[in-house]
Amino acid sequence: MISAKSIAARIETLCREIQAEFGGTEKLVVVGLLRGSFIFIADLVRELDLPVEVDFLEASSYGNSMKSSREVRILKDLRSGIEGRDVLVVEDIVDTGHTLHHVTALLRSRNPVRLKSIALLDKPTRREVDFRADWIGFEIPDEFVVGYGIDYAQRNRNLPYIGKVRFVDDVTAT
Ligand SMILES: O=P(O)(O)OC[C@H]1O[C@H](OP(=O)(O)OP(=O)(O)O)[C@H](O)[C@@H]1O
Ligand code: HPA
Repeated sequence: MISAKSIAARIETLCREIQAEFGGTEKLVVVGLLRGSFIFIADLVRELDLPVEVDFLEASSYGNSMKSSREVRILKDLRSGIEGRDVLVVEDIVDTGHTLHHVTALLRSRNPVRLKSIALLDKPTRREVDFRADWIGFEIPDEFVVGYGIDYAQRNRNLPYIGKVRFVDDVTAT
């Protein structure tokens, strides 16, 4: 669905926009939501010409299913406090919106100065709660996707591109 080359080009553009927003900040805390964002955050921070601190928070709501449980579980919290800091939350995909809605509300309650979010992919037609990331890489249709960090039942995270799942039983992606 989206090639590795298109992703890299889009990340360059997004980073210029993020730099314009956060230029001058002393040290931006870039928070990756595990596990799906691990490849996106790695490419993003290497392209960002800003002083950054990298931290991770693990949230899960899908388990091994294709359906959101709508219950976001925090499996691992941040190491550092974010009070008084500028924070960028990095997510792989916004689907129903439950995960980022829940996580950004939690982080906002810790009183950061600025809290922004970026998602590589957005499926706006699937939204169940009102949430929009500040930056989005690509809007995609209602297809279950894998690759570039995103899994189905813990498979296919290591594909260098975004593919859609063709068969549920035989998890292959195009
Ligand atoms: O907008 P939503 O409907 O909440 O869906 C988006 C979330 O679902 C996936 O996480 P998952 O729970 O599968 O965990 P993972 O990141 O470890 O794969 C994905 O990585 C997002 O975090
Ligand atoms: O399309 C998807 N693929 C994998 N995980 C997901 N979590 C929400 N949407 C998706």
